[in-house]
Order: sequence, then structure tokens, then C-alpha cells
Amino acid sequence: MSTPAVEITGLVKRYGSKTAVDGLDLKMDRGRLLALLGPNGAGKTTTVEICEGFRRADSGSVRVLGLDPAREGAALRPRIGVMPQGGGAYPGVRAGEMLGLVASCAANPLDPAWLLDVLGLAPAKRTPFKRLSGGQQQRLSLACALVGRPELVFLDEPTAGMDPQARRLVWELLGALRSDGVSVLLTTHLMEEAEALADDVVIVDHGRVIAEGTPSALTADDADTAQLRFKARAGLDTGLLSAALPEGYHVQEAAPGSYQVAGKVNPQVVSTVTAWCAQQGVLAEELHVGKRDLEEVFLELTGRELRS
Ligand SMILES: Nc1ncnc2c1ncn2[C@@H]1O[C@H](COP(=O)(O)OP(=O)(O)OP(=O)(O)O)[C@@H](O)[C@H]1O
Repeated sequence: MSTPAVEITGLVKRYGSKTAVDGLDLKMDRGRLLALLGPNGAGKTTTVEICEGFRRADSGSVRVLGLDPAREGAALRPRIGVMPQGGGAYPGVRAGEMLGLVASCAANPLDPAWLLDVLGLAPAKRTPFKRLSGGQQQRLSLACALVGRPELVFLDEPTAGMDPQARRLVWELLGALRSDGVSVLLTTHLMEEAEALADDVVIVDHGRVIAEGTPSALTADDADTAQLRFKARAGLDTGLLSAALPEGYHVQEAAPGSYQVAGKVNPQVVSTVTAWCAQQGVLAEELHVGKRDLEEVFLELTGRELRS
């Protein structure tokens, strides 16, 4: 059996008195696409940068393609692709030159012209980096991560700032990479992205893993976790609606005009909710009984308060 793409045990990283990563364990098999999720400041970028060899761990063990990134970086670097958060390049370098330069460092690179074309950057190949739009800079950064035909790519928020068209394009490309057996570890704040792409999801908070599994396992549906959700005008009196339901049920307005009923769903509960809305002269729209989506699971696990 091949060594895992990434294997992390008991990883700890401190910045002064701040513990950014606090005993994190993670295993990613080859050929998988793993999405690392977590609120701002959860320790995702720090973890990824330690895997890439850009930062040193304080303690714990990290193996990437079986190698220690801190001590065996020279052997590891040609085998991985890295797209850092925010990207970056010399402001005056042209898009085509930049990719050509990165390709020239690889033993068996992809054709840079082909990659620019696939990522919709061919018309911008003579444009200096500083004049590319944010989404174009992101795509160029992704092209740089992929041009060396890596076995494993680390992508830190690869579609942040992209318009929906560019995002779909990148999703297609990542799907194709996975079909080719490339291992992909990405961080994202887009739950839709994780649900659409990931074989495995790992949720971290305060530097530790708090949940992991396939997207469908994490959002698993059974009689106890199925939820009733509906939309109506914002500001309904959820206390009154909760009181109309049997004891133990609780209604909350998860976002303005978006309501969730916590408690086991049965026909009586659905009928009480719609009848109560009718009494208020309110139409309950998009009434939905079903499993939670990944965003809901994420918020339940990490809380709804804004992180500093
Ligand atoms: N170079 C640094 N010096 C000091 N503190 C840092 C440094 N880099 C990160 N931190 C802190 O470490 C913690 C983890 O940061 P990290 O960037 O790894 O989180 P993240 O999950 O990637 O966050 P985000 O989703 O906002 O990108 C945060 O509290 C952050 O402020």
C-alpha cells in the first residue's frame, strides 16, 4: 500500500503565546480531494504551510508523501504544487512569463500555453501581474501550482474572490485532476465548494480537528437529524411558534427570514407550523424536510458567533 498523501499526528504550532495549532491529527489517502474547513483563525493556513515546508512545527509529526517537509524539503518540493492564500508575484512580470518561469523549474511540465488556455488566461498572457484582476491572479497562481504535474497539491482558498464562472472552471479542473489520481488538499470557506468537490472533509477549530468524514456522512440524515426549514418574512415571533409546538421543540431564525425547527419532524409538527403561519397571515415558503447541509453542520459545530 502506498504511503498516505498527508499524515499529521499531534501537530502543535505556537506564535508567541498564541497556540495556532493544538494537537491536530489528520490523515489523507492518495488520490483523494480533502477540504479543510474552519472559522477564521482556526489554524488551517498554518497547518498547510507546515505541510508545504514553509513553517516549522513546534511538536508533532508531519509526513507528506512519506517525507518530512522540514528536513526533506528538497526531495518533496518537486512532487507537490502550492497555491498560497492571496497568491503573489513580481508586480511587473507578465502572466505568460510567470508561468513559463515556474514551468522551467519542473522536470516534466505541462504545456504552459495549454494551461493558460484551460484557465481562460490566454488573452491575458502579456498582461503584467499587477494589472490582472483578482480572479485572474488567483487562476495564474493555480496554474503555477499545477504546471509541474504535482502528485499532491495544496490550495489555500483557491476560489476566493473569483466570479461564479471562474469558480466553476476551477471546480471542473480540480475534478479532472482528481480523476487523474492527483491528491488535492484545499482550504475553503465555501461550504458549497466542499460539498461539490470533496471526498473527505475535515473541520478544524482552535487548532484541533472537531469533525471529519465524507460530506454525506457529516450531513447524514436519519429520523432524528432530519430538519424542518422554511422561509417567511423576517422577524416572526419564534418564541410564540415554539410554544405552539409540542414540548421540546424549538424554532430559530437562522438568518433573516430563514427558520429552522429543532426536534424530530413528524406530520403533526409540519401541520402546526403551517397552521401557525396561516394564523399570522404569513406564507411559509420553501418548506423543506430533510438533512442538514454542510453549512448547517459547520455552524452547529463551530458556533454562530463571529470570530475576531
Ligand atoms: N505569523 C503569525 N504570527 C502570529 N500569529 C499568527 C501568524 N500567523 C497566524 N497567526 C495566528 O494563528 C492563528 C491561526 O491562523 P491561521 O492563518 O493558520 O488560521 P486560518 O484557519 O487559516 O484562518 P483564515 O480562515 O482566516 O485564513 C490565528 O489566531 C492567527 O492570528
